Amino acid sequence: MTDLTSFIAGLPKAELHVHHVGSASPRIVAELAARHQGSSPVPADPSLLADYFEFRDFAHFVEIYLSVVDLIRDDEDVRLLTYEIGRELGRQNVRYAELTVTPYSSVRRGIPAKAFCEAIEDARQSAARDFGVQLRWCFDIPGEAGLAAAEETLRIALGERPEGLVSFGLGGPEIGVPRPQFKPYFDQARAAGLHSVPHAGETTGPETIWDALRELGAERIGHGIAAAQDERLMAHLAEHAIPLEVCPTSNLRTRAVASLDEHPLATLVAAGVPVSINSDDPPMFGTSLEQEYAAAARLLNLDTAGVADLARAAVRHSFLPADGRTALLAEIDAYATAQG
Ligand SMILES: O=c1[nH]cnc2c1ncn2[C@@H]1O[C@H](CO)[C@@H](O)[C@H]1O
Repeated sequence: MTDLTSFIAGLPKAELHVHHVGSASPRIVAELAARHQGSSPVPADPSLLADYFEFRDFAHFVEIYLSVVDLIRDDEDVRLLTYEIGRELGRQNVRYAELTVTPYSSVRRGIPAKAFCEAIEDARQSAARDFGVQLRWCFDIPGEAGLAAAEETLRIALGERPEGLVSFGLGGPEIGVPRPQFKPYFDQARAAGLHSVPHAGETTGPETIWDALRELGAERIGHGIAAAQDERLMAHLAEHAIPLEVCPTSNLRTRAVASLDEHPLATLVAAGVPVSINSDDPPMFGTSLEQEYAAAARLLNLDTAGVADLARAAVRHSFLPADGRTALLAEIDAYATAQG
């Protein structure tokens, strides 16, 4: 019987909650920082990034996150970043990933929407060809930028409509950023066939998740860990099969939870809430999807069969068409059987 770490490494996986800029590797971040001759607070020495990616609280995390966004100045940076993310996902045997991309933040920094979308699409096709990784996009509104960002994100999503775009989200801080104001934008995105996947219940309580469900038509919830504080909400999520995209180490590193042992993942699973396991911003949190699977296995006391079920859940919660899901589920079954 293979040990859990190597089982997870070889297991075909899907990732549903992982951010574009948040996935920039230390090498790429340092390379981009070096291009800007010290005009950025971001260290150009990869070995200094671990200290730079220490967050006092969520607001500080967003501040650091945006300092990395500032490094992405043109569509070549976007192409490089996205292709290298595909390489890293392929290295971890991630076959399919829905990457959360924030076009507003780059367009506002001078990259034309058309060039931005062409760059991510080029990289998506190259990653499929070179690494066997299927990438899809969630375009999210950076919540701290408010309705102007919502307007622009919707305009880009519907105006450019890159082939890989499958969903529409809302990221950034929740405190001071009530969800209901974004209803008109989510209504239009959903009417255009995009799936609704806002963040909610990461840094605020269950009421933000209720808002995301009732006002934004959420089909999945980014994080959603605050649901564990509301039995009725957990029962609702279980009954209506509304999955949470859980990112354990992210919640620890942004101080959303005090320690991994206090993470509510086990409470959510015990209540029958559908969950997938994700890395969110892996290099910034010093983690990887593989390490998140290992953390979930520890929190849920899973063996290899249980870990294979985590991968199956992510596929089932994904926006892959039925044939794509069937194929990936079959790959997982074949792998789990072979490792028996
Ligand atoms: O864990 C997270 N929660 C919320 N937003 C996040 C997270 N990780 C990355 N972002 C990103 O932070 C930016 C804020 O402008 C957004 O681009 C959002 O996608």
